[in-house]
Amino acid sequence: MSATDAGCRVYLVTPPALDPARFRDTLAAALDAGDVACLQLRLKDAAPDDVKRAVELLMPVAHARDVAFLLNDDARLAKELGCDGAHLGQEDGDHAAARALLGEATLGITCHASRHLAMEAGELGADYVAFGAFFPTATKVTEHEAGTDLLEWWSEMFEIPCVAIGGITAENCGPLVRAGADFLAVVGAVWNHPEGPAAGLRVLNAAIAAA
Ligand SMILES: Cc1ncc(COP(=O)(O)OP(=O)(O)O)c(N)n1
Ligand SMILES: Cc1ncsc1CCOP(=O)(O)O
Ligand SMILES: [Mg+2]
Repeated sequence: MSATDAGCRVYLVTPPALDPARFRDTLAAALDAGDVACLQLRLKDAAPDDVKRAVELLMPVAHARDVAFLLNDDARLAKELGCDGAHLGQEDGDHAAARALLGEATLGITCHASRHLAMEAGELGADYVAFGAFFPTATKVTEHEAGTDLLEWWSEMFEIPCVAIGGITAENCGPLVRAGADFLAVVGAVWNHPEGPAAGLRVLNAAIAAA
């Protein structure tokens, strides 16, 4: 999951619900359509055995395409299953313990729209900080609204990459890229694109390149 030398890149998050055996081909076709730095498996409320099966089926698809594979919410399971890292929210356990457990693996932390949370995450060794939501989203109920000033401030002050999330599309992403986002994390822009995920990724890549 390399960031700044390649400019802003796509951070793809899985759809909220999926059947891994069926989704495998959908994922492969989407990843083959363009540039993705990282895939986050985000299956809220799935049982650990179901998450495990999804990791076993989907991580090889990502790795075959040089895409890092992160697990949402659970650093211990990420470590146990050999994922490239974990994404943790503010309610997802002890971040310092997760940092120690993950070792060299990637740790990303949700910081909502808070400079304070982002500096805390940076101090404890997060590999990236995530800000959002930048736009209204149908994927998750959100309580925080982030603005481009946060991305400008963070990228001027710190080397640690920042991720923008929340309602991001090809049409609205330009200001985020220009403000310094290292990654744009998306669900709907790819999986719900009217012309399909491959088209969704292609137009998002093109919009980032044009920003
Ligand atoms: C890249 C990225 N940023 C933020 C989130 C949100 O994480 P969290 O606040 O823990 O909420 P849930 O995803 O667990 O609903 C994320 N998953 N990925
Ligand atoms: C997981 C998450 N955290 C903040 S907004 C969001 C959902 C992002 O999905 P979309 O790209 O469809 O708005
Ligand atoms: Mg979480």
